[in-house]
Amino acid sequence: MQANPQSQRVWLCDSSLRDGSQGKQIAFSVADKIDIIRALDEQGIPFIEAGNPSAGPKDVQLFERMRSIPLQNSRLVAFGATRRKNCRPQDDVGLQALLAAGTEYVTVFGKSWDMQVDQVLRTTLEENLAMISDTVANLVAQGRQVLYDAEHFFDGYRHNPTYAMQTVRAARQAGATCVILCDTNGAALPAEVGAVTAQVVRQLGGEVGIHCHDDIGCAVAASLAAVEAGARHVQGTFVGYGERCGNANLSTILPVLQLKMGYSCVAPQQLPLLTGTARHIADISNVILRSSLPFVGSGAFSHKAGMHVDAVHKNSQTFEHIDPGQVGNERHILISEVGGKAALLHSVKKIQPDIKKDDPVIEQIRETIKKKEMEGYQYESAEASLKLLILGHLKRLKPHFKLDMYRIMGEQNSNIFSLSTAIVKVTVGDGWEMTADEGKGPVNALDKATRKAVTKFYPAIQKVRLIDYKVRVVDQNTASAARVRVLIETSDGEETWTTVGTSRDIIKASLRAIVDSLEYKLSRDDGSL
Ligand SMILES: CC(=O)SCCNC(=O)CCNC(=O)[C@H](O)C(C)(C)COP(=O)(O)OP(=O)(O)OC[C@H]1O[C@@H](n2cnc3c(N)ncnc32)[C@H](O)[C@@H]1OP(=O)(O)O
Ligand SMILES: CC(=O)C(=O)O
Repeated sequence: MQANPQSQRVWLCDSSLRDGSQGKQIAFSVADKIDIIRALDEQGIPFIEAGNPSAGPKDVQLFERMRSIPLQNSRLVAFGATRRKNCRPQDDVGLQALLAAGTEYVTVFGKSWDMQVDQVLRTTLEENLAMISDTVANLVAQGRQVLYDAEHFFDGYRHNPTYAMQTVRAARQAGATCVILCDTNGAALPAEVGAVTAQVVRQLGGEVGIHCHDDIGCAVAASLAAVEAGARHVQGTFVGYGERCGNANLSTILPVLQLKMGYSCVAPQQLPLLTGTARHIADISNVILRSSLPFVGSGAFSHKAGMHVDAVHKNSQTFEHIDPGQVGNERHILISEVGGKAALLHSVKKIQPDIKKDDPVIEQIRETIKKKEMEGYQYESAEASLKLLILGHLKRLKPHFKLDMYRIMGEQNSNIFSLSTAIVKVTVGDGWEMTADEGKGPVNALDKATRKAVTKFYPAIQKVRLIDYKVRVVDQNTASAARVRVLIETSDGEETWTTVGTSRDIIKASLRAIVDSLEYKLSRDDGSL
């Protein structure tokens, strides 16, 4: 693993499956881990710290399974600690488990901070140095490339720089391929990380890396400062999960290094995979990706304020630092009360491409949106409802059905799994259909009964499924009489769309969103949208 001075390669190491899984609410199955390894391999991440074989059978099984799964771009790294105190490496169960993982690369972490040696390991400073060198030497002797994680390096260096340097020298002299300086407590300032890294690069020589945590929100900045100071190996997790406040976010670091600082991390054709990889990893982790996440969040290239939207249409560089396509993301124009005609025009043109900005209907639609937003509607995330509203103003909406009546009955007991029943009457032209269905709660029952009734007239609705349901109180001051906004996400297996409904009655708000979701599907199918 040598840095190529011509292309200035920075080697990324993703630890989503090791340090990431130390994050709150993150738990991966072996299958999840394999799925994430495949995504990172496709993304071109050279090192994947996949697990800690001494932590339990799951990671042992993972490394076993991975022996028969070839990777194109990545190398798996097994992770573990230096040998225990007063123990020979060959007798240390953790080290034996690390070797048994069978990976060419291993990471071992050791203590750099004298206080930790004294109070956590409860041994002498000399024994800690021996633990580091024995461990690294033993692994090197067994043919492993060792990435040495110098735990708490920056805290250690602040308190006792001489000893901190002795620990990393011990690892280097024992044959470590790369010495990684860890800001384990995540509280070192970027300037300090840069200055200390520069000292280490100068005094230690060879490959130096960086591993930062985000406890003061500076993990990305500190990692970049370390690279500027000469580090050429950067550890982090792809969407920032990790112990406490998380690890340095590689989906930010990668494009900054490559697009802003001129380093090479992945092949140019792999960069546009970035957004898809981040979203895929978030999905598998069952965590919602923060929409404001740089580069990959759904809001990273979203424009809401009317003046910004107008300017972006004139020249995208006015409010976008890169073309979103470079990282596989896309621009979103959000329609809201702070939007102007330019923002709206963008949405109306999707339905009527020849419409002009000065067409009076644009102003009428804008007025309706403002009025609806006063009632609690919000169209930013409910594009399907917005399209129906626009279609109505363009006099092109042909309602496919009318919901005449509904009734809900709930079982009056305390069993939380009790069923609700909904009865719904729908008319289409001269025909009508009355249907009942049961569900886990009134909204579920209503959704099922409405879809069942509409399916009688439009069989395509059978494929439609509600996939997400969110309720937000709009005016909290009126307590249980508050107005609520319901957002529902629907899919027909090919497309996913979101609709909105509001009311003081949660059932009515839900029903409005459900009716819009079916109407949207039918309008798409008949070519109106
Ligand atoms: C900064 C980091 O993220 S480092 C990675 C931390 N990750 C984890 O801890 C997750 C995986 N860990 C585990 O599954 C368990 O801790 C195991 C299986 C490894 C060890 O379990 P146990 O034997 O029960 O030990 P336990 O977790 O209670 O205590 C940790 C031990 O590791 C020792 N230790 C801590 N750091 C190091 C180190 N760098 N090198 C060697 N030993 C260390 C501690 O001194 C303590 O030993 P002691 O009990 O003799 O005082
Ligand atoms: C090794 C590691 O994860 C840390 O020091 O933060």
